Amino acid sequence: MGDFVLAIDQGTTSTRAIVFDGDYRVRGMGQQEFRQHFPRSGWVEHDPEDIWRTTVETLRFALADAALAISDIAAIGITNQRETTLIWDRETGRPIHNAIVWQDRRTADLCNRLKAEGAEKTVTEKTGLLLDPYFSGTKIAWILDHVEGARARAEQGALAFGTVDSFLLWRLTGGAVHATDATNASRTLLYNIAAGAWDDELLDLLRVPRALLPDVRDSAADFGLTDPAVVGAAVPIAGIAGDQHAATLGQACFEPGMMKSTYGTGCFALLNTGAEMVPSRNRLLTTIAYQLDGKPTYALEGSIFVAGAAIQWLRDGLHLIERADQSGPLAEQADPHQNVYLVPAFTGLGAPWWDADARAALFGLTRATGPAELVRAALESVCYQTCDLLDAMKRDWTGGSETVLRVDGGMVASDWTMQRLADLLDAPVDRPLVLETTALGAAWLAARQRGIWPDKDGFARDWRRDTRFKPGMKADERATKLAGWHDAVRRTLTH
Ligand SMILES: Nc1ncnc2c1ncn2[C@@H]1O[C@H](COP(=O)(O)OP(=O)(O)O)[C@@H](O)[C@H]1O
Ligand SMILES: O=P(O)(O)OC[C@H](O)CO
Repeated sequence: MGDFVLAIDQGTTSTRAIVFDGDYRVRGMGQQEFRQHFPRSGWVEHDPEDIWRTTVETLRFALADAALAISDIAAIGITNQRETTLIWDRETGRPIHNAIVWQDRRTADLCNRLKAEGAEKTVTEKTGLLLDPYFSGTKIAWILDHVEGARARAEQGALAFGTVDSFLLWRLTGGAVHATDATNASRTLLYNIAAGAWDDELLDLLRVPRALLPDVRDSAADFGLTDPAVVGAAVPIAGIAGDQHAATLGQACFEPGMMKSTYGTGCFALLNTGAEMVPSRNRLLTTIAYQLDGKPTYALEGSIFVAGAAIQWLRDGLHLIERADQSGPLAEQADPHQNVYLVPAFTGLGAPWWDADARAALFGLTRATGPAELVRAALESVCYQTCDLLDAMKRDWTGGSETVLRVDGGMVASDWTMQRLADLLDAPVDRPLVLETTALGAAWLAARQRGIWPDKDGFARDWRRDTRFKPGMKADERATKLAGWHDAVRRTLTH
């Protein structure tokens, strides 16, 4: 075995596998998009076999790209789209329903009913989350209630629940291991993040039988060996974390006060709050950033559903651009005297507003408004939403320290957007050299567990910045722009 580490990054729209060498360099990569299923308005599903097929294929592509064999891989780390829910038959390994994706809103009524019964306080105190369809718990209940015979079979122990990490682990180990890590467990609505255990009161509330649940381990742990019949060799799987948590690790945000924000389809900002579990008074989430050596490190999280998706809308919906990378140069040409705002509530608004019924709106249009102003409004909407998250974080967490935001994800390729982000935040924005931070975080967990890569301090020292975007906007201009944004949001909210 060499000291190469393989990370599987199973995301919402594509699956990636990346081979890293001992210097954290990407030596090979495979990526495949897969089909999104929208059976009804507000429903989003994935075929579990697509998730599995693209995982195995991208793993092979990454090895071929690196000119390596599976036996050269010392450890595997898994990172995944979070909350997406699968239930499968323990005997056959076959899922009993399509995966219900995190974006799916079908359990909104159940969440509203539970809220009306006053359940949200207990749920938030124990899980750090909100009663929103985003999380796994109500999706599990939905499958058990809608697939014939599922509830009885779940109670008999014949079925297994897992987020995507668990499902992949089960398949990669040939059905030998049913486990997850604390970060993924912390997104289910069933896991008590203070006690570090599945919670009977929550299981009763959501009517989920305990026999369904995986074993919860540290993020860096022994998760078993791959089945040679599946991937060609027995390789240790030694790290698992939800993708936003893995990005926090890949960005080496180990100290309280450090934060990262990932700009893909959506945007997810995590602020490390250390051993302290900080409850949010501003509708952020409290979550487990990562768990090492039996000790959870907590984070405050702000989740925004639309970031890069707004750029996709400019491209595919409005045809204002042909490629995402044309957006920054076009925004640069926008008329500075026009105050056009886009509130991108295409699927409602996430943190800190949590308004599922709000829909997107444009404000400030005049006859002079053209593509450049609309594109600028879309890019700026991502920055404004980040400002709202960071503002909520500052009010929730008084741990002090100067704000520096480490950024990653597809959108950070846009220099214009990153500069505007620094200007509107009035804080430096750091873009790292290795942009594959999510995969790097998963690889680090596995490599640390196997003693191949350095522990936290050494890894943090090795983190390299590519560019620092320094704030340069005048205070009164920033205040005026932010006031215009908040006015636009107020006019968009439904409650
Ligand atoms: N140069 C760019 N400027 C603005 N947006 C970009 C640019 N490059 C990519 N994007 C956006 O980034 C997103 C892709 O990021 P990625 O991290 O691959 O997303 P995900 O993992 O959620 O699929 C797309 O929504 C795309 O519109
Ligand atoms: O797969 P991504 O990158 O869109 O991330 C999805 C998040 O984990 C959902 O909570």
